[in-house]
Amino acid sequence: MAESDVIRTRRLTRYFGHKAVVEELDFAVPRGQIVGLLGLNGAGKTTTIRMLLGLLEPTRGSCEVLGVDSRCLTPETRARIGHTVEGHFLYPWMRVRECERFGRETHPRWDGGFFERSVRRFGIDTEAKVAWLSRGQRAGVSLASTLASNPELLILDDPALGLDPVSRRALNETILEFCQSGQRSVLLSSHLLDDVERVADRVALMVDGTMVVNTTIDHFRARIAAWTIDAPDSPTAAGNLSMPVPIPRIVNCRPLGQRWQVTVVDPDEDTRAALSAIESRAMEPADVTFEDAVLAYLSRSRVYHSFYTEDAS
Ligand SMILES: Nc1ncnc2c1ncn2[C@@H]1O[C@H](COP(=O)(O)OP(=O)(O)OP(=O)(O)O)[C@@H](O)[C@H]1O
Repeated sequence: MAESDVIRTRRLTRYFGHKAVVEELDFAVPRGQIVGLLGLNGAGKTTTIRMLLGLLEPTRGSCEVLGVDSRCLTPETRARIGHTVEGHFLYPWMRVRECERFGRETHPRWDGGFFERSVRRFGIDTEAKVAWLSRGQRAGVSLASTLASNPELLILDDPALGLDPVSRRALNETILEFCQSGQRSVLLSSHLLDDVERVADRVALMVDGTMVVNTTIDHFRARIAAWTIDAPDSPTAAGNLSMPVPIPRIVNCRPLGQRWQVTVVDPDEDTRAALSAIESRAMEPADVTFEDAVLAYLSRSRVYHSFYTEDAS
């Protein structure tokens, strides 16, 4: 584990029955970085997070958090990790301001100012009782409590679930304020690609229990290219565009109206030669957004694994 890594997994594997849900996962979260963990439902994100937090035993391999094996996290190390995996327990009879006082009394490094700014962003009345709050507002108080306890590492599993757009913005702003010093790190599992693009430094993309991308957001975006192709095959026909030769480095080929869109990673001369061998009346470069790039991977027909660069900066 590099000294600068706050999370490091080594060949981390978890089976449920005969099924490998997380397989040979080698990945790291560098200190001071926000890493967006993306993947389809069932990709293995929560299972990975539960192993990191020592809530689930790996079948094989290992993981370390803040330099300690997750199977033997001490209360002292746990106090340095904030997480929302199983929700933050809130007493329903407390008023929000009493939650703040309770946090101050039970957490030695409590930051009351941070708590108050965060709940204000979520538009929560500090005189309200927890029992009166909506689910989204409770999530806001829970997040404010987790972050105000001043952890070095924050692990958030789908924190935006059920939040309205204004609360989602509050969530993003709260995470960014939390990371302002550059010393804190976040692993943020989410399905909201816009939000991840907005707040994260890096993207880690899981497909079927393996990590297929682990790099910076800018690097990820820069290396994906796409073309639309006006080809003889009708895009409405079932199946893929028939290709005279395999296209090296392709991640996705899908119909787009009356055309096809082909997405590749790190296109080279061989890629271009293969594309030009398609009997096409017109082939044009297409803009690729972060969302396009992620979706190309998640709905891919083939995966080119070159993004898996542990030490890419
Ligand atoms: N306790 C369990 N017993 C059996 N199978 C499980 C268990 N926990 C998770 N799984 C299976 O492991 C797979 C991965 O689940 P996991 O919750 O890690 O996915 P995820 O990427 O977090 O998905 P989502 O985005 O829907 O939250 C799923 O197929 C799930 O059904």
